[in-house]
Amino acid sequence: MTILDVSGLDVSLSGLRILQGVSFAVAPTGVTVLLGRNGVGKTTTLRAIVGLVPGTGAVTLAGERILGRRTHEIIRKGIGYVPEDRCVFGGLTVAENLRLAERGPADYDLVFDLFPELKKRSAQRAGTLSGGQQQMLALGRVLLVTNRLLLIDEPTKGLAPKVVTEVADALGRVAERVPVLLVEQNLAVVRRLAADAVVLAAGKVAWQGGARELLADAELTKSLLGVGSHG
Ligand SMILES: Nc1ncnc2c1ncn2[C@@H]1O[C@H](COP(=O)(O)OP(=O)(O)OP(=O)(O)O)[C@@H](O)[C@H]1O
Repeated sequence: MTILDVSGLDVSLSGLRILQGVSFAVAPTGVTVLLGRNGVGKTTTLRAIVGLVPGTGAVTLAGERILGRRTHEIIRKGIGYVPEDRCVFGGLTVAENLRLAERGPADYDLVFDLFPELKKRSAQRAGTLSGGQQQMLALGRVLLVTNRLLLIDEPTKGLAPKVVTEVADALGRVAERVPVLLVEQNLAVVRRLAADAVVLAAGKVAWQGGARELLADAELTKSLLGVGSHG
């Protein structure tokens, strides 16, 4: 059983074929990681799933076709998207950022239980939060409402090592509740969180299987990602 199926996904941008028949599935629990060198199309894959860039092929959420629908419709079907730049409203407070994310009943207890810092900093302007705190806010926003799947793009990018650990802890707890398709370059975080891995290369799926299996094979990891799995 899967929660998301991507089949033969093609995306062209500015006349370039960025995704070339990408096919993979996301398990209904835990973390599936989407890996690949810079520029292979990881972000584009997430953006196509939520309809922010046009694509052809098929994408289904719990069996229902979503490709070709408008972004707000796709989001309402239960996909929470946390883009790479986090997109918090810097001029608004933490509480206001959360309120904007409300869509039906909002589970503030869950969000403040996972991220007590957000409660403490409710009145603080989001633009003055640290990078890690902004990431917690971006995660808090998608957890406020019931989602069937989260798409999270490079949540640890640019964060200090200690904060990377905090965000990874938070993601681990998040993934106990809702399946996650995660783009993540930090292999220590991948090793810790991901059960399944999908590796893109030049707009195609180059490898898929167990994340542990991939990371245990230093040569394979190096050939696919250009980095050592222990580095
Ligand atoms: N709007 C666009 N117009 C033209 N090319 C684009 C556009 N958006 C992305 N691209 C190109 O598509 C390719 C894939 O980009 P994408 O951001 O999906 O890669 P990525 O795997 O997420 O990379 P990174 O790990 O560096 O974030 C890149 O070559 C990028 O330059």
